[in-house]
Amino acid sequence: MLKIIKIGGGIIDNPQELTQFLNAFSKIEGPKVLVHGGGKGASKMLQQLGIEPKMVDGRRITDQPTLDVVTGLYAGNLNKSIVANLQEFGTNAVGLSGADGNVIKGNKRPVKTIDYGFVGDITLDGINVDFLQLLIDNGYTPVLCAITHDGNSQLLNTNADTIASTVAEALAVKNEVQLNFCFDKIGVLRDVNDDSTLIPVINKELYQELKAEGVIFEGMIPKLDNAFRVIDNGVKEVTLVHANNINGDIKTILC
Ligand SMILES: Nc1ncnc2c1ncn2[C@@H]1O[C@H](COP(=O)(O)OP(=O)(O)O)[C@@H](O)[C@H]1O
Ligand SMILES: CC(=O)N[C@@H](CCC(=O)OP(=O)(O)O)C(=O)O
Repeated sequence: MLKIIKIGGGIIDNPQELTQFLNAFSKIEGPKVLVHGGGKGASKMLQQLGIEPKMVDGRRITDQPTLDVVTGLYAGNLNKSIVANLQEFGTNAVGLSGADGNVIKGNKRPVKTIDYGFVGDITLDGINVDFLQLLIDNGYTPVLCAITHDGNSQLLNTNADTIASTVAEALAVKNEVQLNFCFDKIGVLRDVNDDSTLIPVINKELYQELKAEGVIFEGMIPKLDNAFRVIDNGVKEVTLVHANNINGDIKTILC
């Protein structure tokens, strides 16, 4: 089973939790791909630089100064620190933006009612499956960040949950794939502040109900939208789990 694991910005922003996660990740046997976000740290950094972060429907409005900052953070400091950490733990990781090896080509999101700026939308045909497969088959662990490119020198900021889902879907054509979203909660909760309300199994009908009730909100909506799409498209298993429990039983499984 090929595991695609996504780690979110809530954990990445906490160095201790990130190191603990990467240590556990490095112990996972078999082929694997890591996709990382970093949105929380990016918002903090933008604020420190006097640039007000703007999010609409879970996506960052990305003007040129914002693109410069997030590229430096996601494809630079974060990606390289994660790779160096994984090397320490014995995982031969290869850190990539979408431009490296043309691994993810996207398209700038068209302006409709909202101009998202340099935000990339991606589809299956933009994923360089052969290159990812080459790395995986030779024992390397790709570590993908949230920066893609359009093939015409333009870098684009792309939601990391979308990257994880689309890469999982693309690799599922030739592999048995499991997709794990690791974040700062133990799974999908009925009360976001109460771990005893974990929903162990969720289907589309329940998701729609909980979304309408406001039980599922903010970043969880695009995460689950992506997750339900891939389960319809060949990915064998999708789970949401706390980053400090990637090998444990406490989680939400999608069906
Ligand atoms: N029903 C829910 N159960 C768990 N988390 C939820 C729920 N609804 C909304 N959330 C929020 O979604 C967040 C995770 O999504 P997101 O912010 O995109 O995380 P990350 O970038 O770390 O992957 C949680 O930290 C939580 O605040
Ligand atoms: C276009 C867009 O929204 N890009 C995201 C990419 C990072 C991300 O997805 O980080 P998390 O997984 O930590 O949320 C952003 O800049 O916030």
